[in-house]
Amino acid sequence: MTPVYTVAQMRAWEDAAVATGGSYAALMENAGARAAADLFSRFETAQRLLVLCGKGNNGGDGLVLARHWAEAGWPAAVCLLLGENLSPLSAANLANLPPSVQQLPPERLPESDVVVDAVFGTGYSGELPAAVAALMRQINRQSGCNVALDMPSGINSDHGHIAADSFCAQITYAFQAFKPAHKLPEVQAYCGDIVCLDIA
Ligand SMILES: NC(=O)C1=CN([C@@H]2O[C@H](COP(=O)(O)OP(=O)(O)OC[C@H]3O[C@@H](n4cnc5c(N)ncnc54)[C@H](O)[C@@H]3O)[C@@H](O)[C@H]2O)[C@@H](O)CC1
Ligand SMILES: [K+]
Repeated sequence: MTPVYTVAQMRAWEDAAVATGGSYAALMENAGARAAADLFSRFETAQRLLVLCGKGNNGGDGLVLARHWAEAGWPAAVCLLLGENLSPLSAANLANLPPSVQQLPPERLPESDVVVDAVFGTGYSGELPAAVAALMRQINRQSGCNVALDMPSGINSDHGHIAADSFCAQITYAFQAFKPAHKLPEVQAYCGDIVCLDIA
């Protein structure tokens, strides 16, 4: 059975995976690559991807996903919603993006078939910054396929507080384990299908 891990338990699992020969970079690679692979299996033709990234490692997962999308020859764009001061692992994945991936400012986002929310994951708590909330409000009204990595941005992974204008997904990829919030019916309404991906 898929386990349910709090944020602290998830960090302990990651640390143990690294202590036994893994690396944080490999965990991030697996998260983004396996989310991309699941998405590829859902579509028969190329889809236009937009990845919204924050500054933390959730954004790094999104950058890995964008790289795999572009390497498959499908169009991909990324937007660094909270600036370019990224976590070291995310910065490495930004530097690794192929030139075909467009990097766009939030005020110039293209029409897309699939929008991936990689703004906040397990490191999030509180309320959404006003600019993020405004963008989520706009995206939640659009008709494309909305995908959240680990947790829809705006939702606290441990206790499930739902901030105003939280991202509303059709698919949420939970990494390695469900988080307590995934089990709450009011949060499930924001997650859509919750698919747990092994990232070891
Ligand atoms: N740690 C690891 O090795 C791995 C982490 N993974 C991914 O990393 C995520 C966790 O990454 P992080 O711990 O970097 O956290 P996040 O990427 O969820 O976000 C952390 C950032 O958001 C900021 N923040 C939090 N609440 C905020 C608020 N209300 N308003 C504005 N800023 C806010 C924090 O100050 C921090 O800069 C997971 O959900 C998962 O997607 C995966 O890549 C697998 C490996
Ligand atoms: K997210």
